[in-house]
Amino acid sequence: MLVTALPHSAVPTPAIRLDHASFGYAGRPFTEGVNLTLQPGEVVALLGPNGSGKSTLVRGLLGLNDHVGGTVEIYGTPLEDLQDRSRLGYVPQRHTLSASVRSTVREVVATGQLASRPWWRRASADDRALVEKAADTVGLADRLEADVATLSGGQQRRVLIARALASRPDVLIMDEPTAGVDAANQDVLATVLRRLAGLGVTMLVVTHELAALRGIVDRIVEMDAGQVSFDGPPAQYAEHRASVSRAADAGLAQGHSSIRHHHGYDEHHHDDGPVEAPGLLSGVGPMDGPVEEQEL
Ligand SMILES: Nc1ncnc2c1ncn2[C@@H]1O[C@H](COP(=O)(O)OP(=O)(O)OP(=O)(O)O)[C@@H](O)[C@H]1O
Repeated sequence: MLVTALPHSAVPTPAIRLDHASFGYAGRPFTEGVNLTLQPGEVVALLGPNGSGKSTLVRGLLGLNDHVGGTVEIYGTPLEDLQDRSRLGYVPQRHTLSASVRSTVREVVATGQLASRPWWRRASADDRALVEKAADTVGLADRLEADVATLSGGQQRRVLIARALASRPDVLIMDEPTAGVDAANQDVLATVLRRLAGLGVTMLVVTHELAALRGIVDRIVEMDAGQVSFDGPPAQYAEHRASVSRAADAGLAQGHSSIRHHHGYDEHHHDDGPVEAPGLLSGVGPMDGPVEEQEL
């Protein structure tokens, strides 16, 4: 029987594909040999101890530090050939908007479109509608004319997510979107991320607060000392952490405390968040607190 090959278009082009990719600073790699593929619509959490290279990786994807080696493709286009960087929406780490910036939510969200619009072109009706839609998606439709300085930290994070959405990105990259906000506002942010996931938005989310994203992420990628140390479904991550802990305990019992130190698990903390523990995926976390839906 003649077996008809699937048409080429039936194989989805990955949203992000890294093949032995290295990123670093001043031409020297810090994250090395990273293999990572995000399919369209996937939500991937990027975890790892402080200094393990998470920000170096995502900022490298955005062209904000050096791509030192290997292949990096965004929807099949090599990073270096990417004409339109606004295809990657970015919500930077620990950013709240300065009180000295006297701008409305509408104005800040609209700045997300500047990179993809020629400087001489004014915002079209479509552009303006997209700003309103982005604000609505993050639950701030009724705050469009509010001064951003009057908003809470969690609301300001949502303004920055809306700003990233306003350029119709193919992929949303977020660096610790829930860090430094209280549990109730983490829940509101998680609701926003869940909504985006439901809309099919591809997301790469750097986080120390996996519990806040429970049920949202499809896959977990863990970095350790500049390399990927785990890549798999959330259900397998707890077992991975448990085995790392067992190895560390065995090392300690033999007087090799360096094993635990090497894995960095005991330093796997963050100023703003809870320590991640092996049982975390099923354990008590910020998601167990009340959800302030009314803030949306
Ligand atoms: N601009 C820079 N120039 C040189 N080295 C840098 C620069 N930014 C970060 N690094 C170094 O890169 C390494 C990885 O840092 P990175 O910020 O990627 O870690 P991280 O996993 O995101 O940590 P955290 O969870 O604390 O944000 C660190 O040793 C850091 O000092």
